[in-house]
Amino acid sequence: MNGRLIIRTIYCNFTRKTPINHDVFSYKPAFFGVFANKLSTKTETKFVEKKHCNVGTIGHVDHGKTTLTAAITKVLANDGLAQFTSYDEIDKAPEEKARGITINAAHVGYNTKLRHYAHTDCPGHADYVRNMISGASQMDAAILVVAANDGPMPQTREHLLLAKQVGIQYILVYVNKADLVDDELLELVEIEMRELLSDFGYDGSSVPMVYGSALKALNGDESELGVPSIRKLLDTMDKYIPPIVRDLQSPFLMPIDNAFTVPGRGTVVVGTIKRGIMKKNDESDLMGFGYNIKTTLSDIQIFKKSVPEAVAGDNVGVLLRGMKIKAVETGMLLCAAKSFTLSNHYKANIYFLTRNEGGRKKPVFSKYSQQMFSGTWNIACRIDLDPSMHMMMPGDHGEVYLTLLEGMVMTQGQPFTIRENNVTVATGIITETLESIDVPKGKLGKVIMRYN
Ligand SMILES: Nc1nc2c(ncn2[C@@H]2O[C@H](COP(=O)(O)OP(=O)(O)OP(=O)(O)O)[C@@H](O)[C@H]2O)c(=O)[nH]1
Ligand SMILES: [Mg+2]
Repeated sequence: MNGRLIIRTIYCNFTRKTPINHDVFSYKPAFFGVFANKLSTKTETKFVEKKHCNVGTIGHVDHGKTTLTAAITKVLANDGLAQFTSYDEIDKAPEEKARGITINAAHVGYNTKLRHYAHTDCPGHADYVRNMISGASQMDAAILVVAANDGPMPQTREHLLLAKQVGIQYILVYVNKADLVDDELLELVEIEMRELLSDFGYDGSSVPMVYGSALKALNGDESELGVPSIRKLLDTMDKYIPPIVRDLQSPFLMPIDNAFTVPGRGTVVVGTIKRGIMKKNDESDLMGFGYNIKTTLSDIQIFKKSVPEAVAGDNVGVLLRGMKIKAVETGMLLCAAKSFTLSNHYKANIYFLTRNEGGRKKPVFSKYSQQMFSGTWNIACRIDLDPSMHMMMPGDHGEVYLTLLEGMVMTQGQPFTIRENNVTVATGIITETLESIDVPKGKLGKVIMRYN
């Protein structure tokens, strides 16, 4: 317990130094929901509410995310509001079964009396953080699962940091495995979690916390920690997450999560629309990894049904005219024609995590090359320090130049993380888009910077 308390103190420090995240992809503040109509007349910006909400489970490995997901569907199935999806159907890949862990993010849908939820169950294992990022980038709100017998662990923290980065505004905590501990420990876990949430920029004092045992609930146990804890969680989700208000005015934008070929028809890309409205036959650009491919939206499908248009928040499959499957990569953006430009060169504000925060031990010098993660994509990236700086120590923050292996779409305020050997070592935001820079023979080490 002492170790955890020490780490917590260090994290308090970390928040103060971390640059504020302004996620360009994040949704409008909650109060917009209430005043949407009034504001729309004044600002001529239209916001439309939907009773659909994208949620999911995040948190440290083995803390019970998949068990909770299965339990939610089971409890609601008994009320006729969902189809029961068993634990084995969620973790269905042979490797997941063999290792007893989640590797791929899995999707289930369910209804409460008030809403329809699309739920993404994310992996907790450190090796599959990129699948977690991709899953979390679709969520409006996340259920952070923490096992009461463990308390917050490394991926509890990392997932919170990443949740903030991908723009999740609302977090609820399900303190799982409450069957294994006494009340005193539960209280301690709650205190630790509230402090951790505040450290990462959430309002720790008001985040709802539900205690329970997902396993008991899945087994149909009607005692307080069993089925009633799931009902309480769902009730809390309905009440705590305000109606999700989406930007329907800006040109549409959708990060690609997946792509497949429909024989005889062509390439279909899958994702959640972040903003705007896409209409059948719209001209659009598929952008990223150095490519800007012009295409047309031949067909749009929601839950396998063709629709004339789809709006921000919808999870869609889009048939792209004349597109080869080989040209599509997860993380590319499908956007309204000519709404963005590609660049591989950016100015950014960065913070290097300290050793105690899971970061590096050693300082960073110019030409530092690692994998960069933003939204649903990742790419090799070189970091060059401001010419006035010789090096940056873990714990330092400052302005840097980023050079990506290929051109991507990034905008001012867009957050990113840098990972080294599967560990998040830095976090930052884009401050300026610069003119693309030549990467000779695809080797970042050979880039000649203009500023030195
Ligand atoms: N005692 C107890 N065990 C639980 C509870 N919930 C889950 N478990 C067990 O904890 C183990 C891990 O559960 P999972 O649901 O696979 O955990 P996870 O968070 O999805 O794990 P990853 O997806 O691999 O990160 C399993 O053996 C579960 O049966 C609980 O409430 N009480
Ligand atoms: Mg799991």
